[in-house]
Amino acid sequence: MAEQEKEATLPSKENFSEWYNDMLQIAEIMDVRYPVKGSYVWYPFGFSIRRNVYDIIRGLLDKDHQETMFPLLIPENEFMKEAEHIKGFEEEVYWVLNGGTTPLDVKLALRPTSETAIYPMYRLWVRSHADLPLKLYQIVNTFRYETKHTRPLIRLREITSFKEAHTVHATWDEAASQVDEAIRLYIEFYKRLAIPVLPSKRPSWDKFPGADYTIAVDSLMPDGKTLQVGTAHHLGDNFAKTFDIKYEDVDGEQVYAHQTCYGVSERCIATLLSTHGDDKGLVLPPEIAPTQVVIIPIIFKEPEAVLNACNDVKAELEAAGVRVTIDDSDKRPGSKYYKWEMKGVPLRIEIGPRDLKNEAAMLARRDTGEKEQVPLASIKDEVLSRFEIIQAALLEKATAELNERIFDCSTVDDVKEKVQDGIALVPWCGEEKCGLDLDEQAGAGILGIPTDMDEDGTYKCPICNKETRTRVYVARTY
Ligand SMILES: Nc1ncnc2c1ncn2[C@@H]1O[C@H](COS(=O)(=O)NC(=O)[C@@H](N)CS)[C@@H](O)[C@H]1O
Ligand SMILES: [Zn+2]
Repeated sequence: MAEQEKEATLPSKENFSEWYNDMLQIAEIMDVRYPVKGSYVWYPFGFSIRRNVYDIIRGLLDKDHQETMFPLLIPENEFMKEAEHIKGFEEEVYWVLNGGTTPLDVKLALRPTSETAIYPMYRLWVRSHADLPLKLYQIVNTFRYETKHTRPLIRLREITSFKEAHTVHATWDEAASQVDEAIRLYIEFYKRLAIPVLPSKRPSWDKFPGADYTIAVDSLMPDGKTLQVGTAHHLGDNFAKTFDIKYEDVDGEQVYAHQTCYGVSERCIATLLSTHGDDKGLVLPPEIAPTQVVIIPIIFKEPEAVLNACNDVKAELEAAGVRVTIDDSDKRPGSKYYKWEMKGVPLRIEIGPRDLKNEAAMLARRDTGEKEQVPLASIKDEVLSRFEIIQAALLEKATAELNERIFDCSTVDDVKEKVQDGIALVPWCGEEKCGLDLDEQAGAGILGIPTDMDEDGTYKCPICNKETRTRVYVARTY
């Protein structure tokens, strides 16, 4: 990529929206200049972060799922089969009408999500209870004609990194357990990105079209708005009845299957970069950093000896599986620090003549800026142990920031004030009308009922004053 002529500086992260847009370009994550609204281009550096992040979720899914790939194009007759599902997507689905100059006899939908591509095949594949549970996933691009404000990594018309899992089970309860398993997997996935997420059961008016219920995980973005970064849906036997997915049970009866589906998109990258980044640019957890260590030779005399030492350290770290580079360009050290800090490299090693004399090197952490001299003899262990320290520190910091921005609220005015800064925990009687009134009066909607919180109090719904034992997360959302 063309080196930045002059060192572009980021605005303060206080001005999150501007920081986010500039970060994507300066840190070479996404080029937003592609001439189709809602479609963006991965720079290779951004794409290497995506590869490392998706390797983690593949590793978690591959324990008991299999990866595959279904066609992008869905014939109209299949897409239009599940009424509620269409209702949910009819304003968002893209259609292909022609092949070359020939009008197609059957319109083809670009998958907005793949239930209607996959389930006609599941009907052919699922015959007996011995075929269950069936757990497949794919990581593909999907297309949604979003009419709300599009945003790179956050709200796309072409979702480039849509991981969707689709499972088939013998009973409703087994599918319900799979939904819980999916949420546990997402919480673990985000923990590996050092991102704390809040699991909650979406209110009925906000569940996935065609689902019995939806559980989502939300993260908190620096501007106090939440981002839905994963969802898991219990589909009941709704789609099985529509697509005739049945299995022969042990008694030889034909039984409709029960299903789930659960997905994440490149929003996982959006929350990763936004949560940990700072005014100098990216701060990457070591496990997903394309470059984990950059070695900067400090050369003003004895260049040979310094460069030899740098190459020795690089070789030792590479042998330990560390992704390491030496920046021996002729730039001045300051502009090297700027570049690699912008790219979020977790650790910087500085080696100069004085270090050689002390048989030591300077180690600088990107997340805290802390610098420490360490003996060259133990540099590998010093680096590896700091990876774990950095990972824990990033998660601890993000978790503390989240927890201090969840506010117990009992009145609408309270909610209105607190959602400017984060998430309100609000009593709710369960009536949809109260939920929608709250949204209107407080300018923030019900995210859902926390699934990891034991409630033992009684409260009053702030709208109708009815007694209730339920509290919900309320927040401004992307
Ligand atoms: N326009 C979009 N841009 C980026 N990510 C999106 C967009 N729409 C949805 N997502 C992400 O994709 C996840 C799954 O999408 S979904 O509609 O909730 N669920 C499904 O499509 C189900 N078939 C499970 S894969 C959402 O939780 C959200 O994180
Ligand atoms: Zn109420």
